[in-house]
Amino acid sequence: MIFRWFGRKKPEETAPKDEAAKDQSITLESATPAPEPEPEKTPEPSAAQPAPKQETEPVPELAPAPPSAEPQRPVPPAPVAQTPITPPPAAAPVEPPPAPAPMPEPEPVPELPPAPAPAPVAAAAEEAPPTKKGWFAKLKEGLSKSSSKLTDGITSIFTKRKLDDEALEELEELLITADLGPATAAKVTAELARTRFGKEVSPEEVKSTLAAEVSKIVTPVAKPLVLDPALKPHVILVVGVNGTGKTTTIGKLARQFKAEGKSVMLAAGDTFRAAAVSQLKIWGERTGCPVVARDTGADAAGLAYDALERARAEKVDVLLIDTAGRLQNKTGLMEELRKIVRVIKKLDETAPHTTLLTLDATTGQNAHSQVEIFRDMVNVNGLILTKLDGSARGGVLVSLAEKFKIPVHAIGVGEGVYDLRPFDADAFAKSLMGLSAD
Ligand SMILES: Nc1nc2c(ncn2[C@@H]2O[C@H](COP(=O)(O)OP(=O)(O)OP(=O)(O)O)[C@@H](O)[C@H]2O)c(=O)[nH]1
Repeated sequence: MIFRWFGRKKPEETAPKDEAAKDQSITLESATPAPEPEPEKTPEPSAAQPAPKQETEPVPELAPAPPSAEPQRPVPPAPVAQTPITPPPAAAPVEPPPAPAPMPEPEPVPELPPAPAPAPVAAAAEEAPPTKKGWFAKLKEGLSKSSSKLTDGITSIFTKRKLDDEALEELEELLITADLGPATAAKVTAELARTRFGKEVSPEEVKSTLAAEVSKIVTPVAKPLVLDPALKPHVILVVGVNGTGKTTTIGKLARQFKAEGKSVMLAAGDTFRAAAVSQLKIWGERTGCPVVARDTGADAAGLAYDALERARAEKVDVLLIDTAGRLQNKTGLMEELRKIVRVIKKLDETAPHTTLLTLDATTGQNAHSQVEIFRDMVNVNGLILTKLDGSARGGVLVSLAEKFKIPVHAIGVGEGVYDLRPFDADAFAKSLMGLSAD
């Protein structure tokens, strides 16, 4: 109930966005180009130039109060100086207070809506950090739509049946429809055939064998996002189709980095939509991170440059740059993203140090074309699969791992600030097959 309240969707934004994400591979080439904002004159900024109109949100003291009479949770102790993304520290399973709902989009007003009465807690403590056991339960529950499709199919194929060619064929088909992709499905069934062909196998045996195979495939990509402490800042460029969860993921990452004792700055590089800027500002408030933003229609590359310049001056540990993801105008998007990369390289030729692509797991195989598109535009070197909760197509992660071999740093299992977890290959494989943790 609390998570639902916390993650309340913005009716005017979320539905179209989700649809946009789902349709993207279709609309990519055919849709009429969206009107592009006239970029500001900032493409070639130099360190000597004063930054153009730049609005920086100072660290807010407090989160907006949730509209609830429930008591606020005190700030959980933050583990300091851990570099990889780690789950938050365990806490007593107390009912957490609800977090503030995302504000309705006041397009085109770029300002934050007035916050309700301030709450006596720090923003990052809005939700209870889940325990390790809680994480697995959440992942398993989140993947239940994906896993029930698979486990129901496996049960109907393998109840009192020998592993013959027909059964293998049915299994392969089932795995393909569960988004594991033909190559992965063939590989996994071949392995099962190698060890069990001609024998009577139970659905449980099939599930454990498949879980072990899936785990083998995804283990090489299960890599935590490691920050280089020598970089001030480590620049993370977050790219992806609209609605895939870029801004939300930035908010979640910001919370994690802050909890690790890092200083974090956010840059609202999706200057195309006022709603995107205000959404990032809300995350900045909630996580206590300054947000570098400009008015709608401003030049995104210029903004990224300013943000990096400021992050360097302030010796910030991590700079997370949000970007636009409107694929209706692929050429415009490509130019904008490349320009951002080009311009920030003027300050640090090794930046961006991480280019993260967010993929909405509910889009299934469309995620493949998104990887191809963004990999061609910018050098994507990390993936985050979002919305694995409630997706019936979580198997796509397996085929992505097999095909692209790009590290999957984390997965999104909800809209809450703690709902990003490091990608654990074994836990994922077991959850996908509906098996328990041990
Ligand atoms: N259930 C679920 N919802 C998520 C997750 N990540 C993001 N969302 C929701 O997905 C919707 C879109 O997320 P955004 O972060 O706005 O996506 P975006 O890519 O920044 O979209 P634009 O701002 O349009 O570019 C929001 O309603 C989020 O709350 C997740 O892991 N699980």
